[in-house]
Amino acid sequence: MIEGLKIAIGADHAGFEMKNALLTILGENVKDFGTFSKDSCDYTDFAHPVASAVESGEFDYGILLCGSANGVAIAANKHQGIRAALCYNEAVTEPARSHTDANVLCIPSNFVTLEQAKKIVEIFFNTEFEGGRHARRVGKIACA
Ligand SMILES: O=C(CO)[C@H](O)[C@H](O)[C@H](O)COP(=O)(O)O
Repeated sequence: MIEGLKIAIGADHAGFEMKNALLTILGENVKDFGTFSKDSCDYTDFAHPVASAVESGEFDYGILLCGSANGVAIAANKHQGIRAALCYNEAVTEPARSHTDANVLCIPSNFVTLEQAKKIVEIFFNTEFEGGRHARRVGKIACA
């Protein structure tokens, strides 16, 4: 399912190692927006470029990581057309895609294992948006 998709990924220092580990399973059409070291940094500096890359249509989906994933999700959701979902287990990830058509996956690196994160990524990219009543609701998300 990931094949053929253009994915933008980014993380702060808390998500740096998990981001790098996930890159190994994401294939070739992934652009790493950083961070590129474990040095302390600001999640906004990675969340906004990744969200912009999806917002512009240059990339199909984004993946963002920080310690809790709250910061990256809040920042990404400031962008028009971005539906960033905080996914902390497999059960909550499926409806993030099937019900809310999330286009940015936010993973809390301090609260999930790498194995859980890999499963979350797998579910996110293998779940289709169901449309129907969910499309009506997604259509009502934008407030401007
Ligand atoms: O979770 C985060 C923001 O939602 C960040 O990744 C940081 O982990 C968190 O803000 C703590 O920052 P610190 O500088 O690592 O103490």
